[in-house]
Amino acid sequence: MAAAINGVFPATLQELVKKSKVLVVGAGGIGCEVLKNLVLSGFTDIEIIDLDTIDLSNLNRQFLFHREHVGKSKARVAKESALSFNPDAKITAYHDSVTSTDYGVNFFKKFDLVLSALDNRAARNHVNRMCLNADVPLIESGTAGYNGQVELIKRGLTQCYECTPKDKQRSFPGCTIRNTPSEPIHCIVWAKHLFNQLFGESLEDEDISPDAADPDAKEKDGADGNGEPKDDGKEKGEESKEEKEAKEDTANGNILRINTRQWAKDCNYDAGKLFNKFFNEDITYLLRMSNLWKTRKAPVPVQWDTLLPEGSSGDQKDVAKQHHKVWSIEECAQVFANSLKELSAAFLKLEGDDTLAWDKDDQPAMDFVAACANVRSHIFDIERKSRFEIKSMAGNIIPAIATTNAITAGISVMRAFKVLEAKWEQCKAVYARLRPNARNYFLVPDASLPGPNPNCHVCASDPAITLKIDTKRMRIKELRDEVLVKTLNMLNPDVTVQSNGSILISSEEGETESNEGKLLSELNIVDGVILKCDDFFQNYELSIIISHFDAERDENLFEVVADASQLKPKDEQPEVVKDKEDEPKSAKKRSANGEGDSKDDGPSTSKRSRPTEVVEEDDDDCLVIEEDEDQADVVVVATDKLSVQSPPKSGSKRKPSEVIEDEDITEILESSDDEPAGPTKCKRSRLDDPSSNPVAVISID
Ligand SMILES: Nc1ncnc2c1ncn2[C@@H]1O[C@H](COP(=O)(O)OP(=O)(O)OP(=O)(O)O)[C@@H](O)[C@H]1O
Ligand SMILES: [Zn+2]
Repeated sequence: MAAAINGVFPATLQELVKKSKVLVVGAGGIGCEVLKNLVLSGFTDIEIIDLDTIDLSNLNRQFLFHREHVGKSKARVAKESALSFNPDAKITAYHDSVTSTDYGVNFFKKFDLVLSALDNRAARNHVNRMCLNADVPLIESGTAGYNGQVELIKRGLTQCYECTPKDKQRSFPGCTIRNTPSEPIHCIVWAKHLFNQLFGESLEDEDISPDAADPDAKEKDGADGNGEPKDDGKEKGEESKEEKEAKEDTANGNILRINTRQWAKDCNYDAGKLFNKFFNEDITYLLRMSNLWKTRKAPVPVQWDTLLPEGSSGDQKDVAKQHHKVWSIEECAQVFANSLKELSAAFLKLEGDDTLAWDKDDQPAMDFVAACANVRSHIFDIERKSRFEIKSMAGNIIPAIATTNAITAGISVMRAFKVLEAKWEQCKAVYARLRPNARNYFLVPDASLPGPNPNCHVCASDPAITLKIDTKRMRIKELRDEVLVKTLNMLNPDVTVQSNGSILISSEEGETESNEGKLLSELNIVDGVILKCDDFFQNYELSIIISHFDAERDENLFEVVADASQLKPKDEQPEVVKDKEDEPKSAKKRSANGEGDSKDDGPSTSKRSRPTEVVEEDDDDCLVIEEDEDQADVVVVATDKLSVQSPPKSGSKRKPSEVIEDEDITEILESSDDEPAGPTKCKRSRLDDPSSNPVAVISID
């Protein structure tokens, strides 16, 4: 099979492809496609890592998996299926988390290139840091519905994944939703899924019942690190027979879901019975998965009778109209009962297989989701929200689209070619979108290759952040768990106080245990103090400047100000710097293991084009911003403090020629500049002839 690519690529590229070693991180929707593309392009030395097992709901778009693979390791099955395209390829599969300490900087250094196809920010941040440390180019990709994006991250040359603060994430692993919510949005997503199970179009991915196959619920076993089956014949993290059975019960989920729907109907939509099932029995079941609660606060089931004892007034309909009030748990139960009544009546009137569609503007549907989300939040000790806030948060949960994944994975691998050829200028980020832009492009390359942000809290040479924190209410343990681990994605940090070198948090178990329960202020961590954090495994050092504030009662106790300059109005930020000569000499490069970087492809302080209107938030972390029809192309801007701005009226529009002058996707598809090559199967359209009004950059037939 590999021989079939002879002549397709120029000989030099083919040679580079053949001898390079690449790592694919994630074997899901994009990862499977990337792996297939790599193998079919002639890559023969590939490693792939994924922590998950195959779910029935993956099969509609992850084409390396089939029904008989459900419950098996994604990485291993992907490897086996991809080998059928080229049995001579050498593929190593790891069924493991890429954040495991088995995969340190030396592991990453083995590769010429890493392609990441992940679905969560924590893992992406980690891979970003490892690739920066190992100085291995990273091709980062993500999709959200019809939107996709691919970008190159290369130390000292481009922005890193963390150069721009990110907005809150919108997509969440299934087990977070079903088992371990920790934010209001997790409960809101769950509540929408519950609506669909009872009244809506029931989707396979939207199970709300406890997930018995949650990898976190399993005992950790030793890492074999090589993806080979363990002695017990069960690969690390792979499911036991019982787990598989439990999961199959769930996976054959239609039955379960239809039963739930049917059961609710058979109960005559009795509010008390339904409430107790979802908020008491299911939670009690979750509590039995004791591993989940070793490091998390356990949920506390609630009982209908204690909230709305029989005979209590159940018709305070006005509660639901209080959109800005955070309802009490009793009020939530009340709204639950009332909205259930209305929805079930509407549902029972439907004919045949018709279902209700959830709509945030439909009053009982929105009431139901707000009430259920808040009851679940209460159970998991998560902040409850007002109906108004929930409505704004309950925006679209974007479905994964196989075609977008395939296009995105295709671009990733085309970018891989350019990386191997060291044609960095041709590695600009690319955005896939549903509708063609003003120039009729579906695939839009970025105008420039933005250089590292010199204030980045990860890739700058002396990264620092300001931490606004209520030092009188925050404890050391929360500083470690909530700020350093959860928010800043460190794995096992050591923290010292800069002024006197005293150790506040140690990565050695037990060493600073006595500090954990203390408030920051008790240990003199007050306004102006600088903490030095060091995550040995990530080779990541960060200074944290403490800025005390008195948090209001329901306010978050901390806020990370990753890069204060990012928070300035966008118009004050520097323009795109295209000419390397203009790059600030002071811009810093991150060095792996403390070594300097002697390459001269220095950074710039560029930023991407200006947004006008936010159209959709990428559930894979990017924020796709749509330009005015006659403005510059799609850009991706992610910021903690997103302020959406109108584009400047004039002066900063890109000239059309800027978009198409150098490389773009079409060029990638085309044959080499100087070497003969065989035909490709891709359709091409020339972009350099504006009169031809190019249609799609790639036609998707
Ligand atoms: N820390 C990690 N280490 C290794 N693989 C990871 C890690 N985090 C996420 N992944 C994998 O990245 C892949 C992302 O793929 P994708 O977005 O298609 O997710 P999915 O779980 O297959 O689908 P969906 O989330 O839509 O149900 C998943 O297979 C997931 O297991
Ligand atoms: Zn950075």
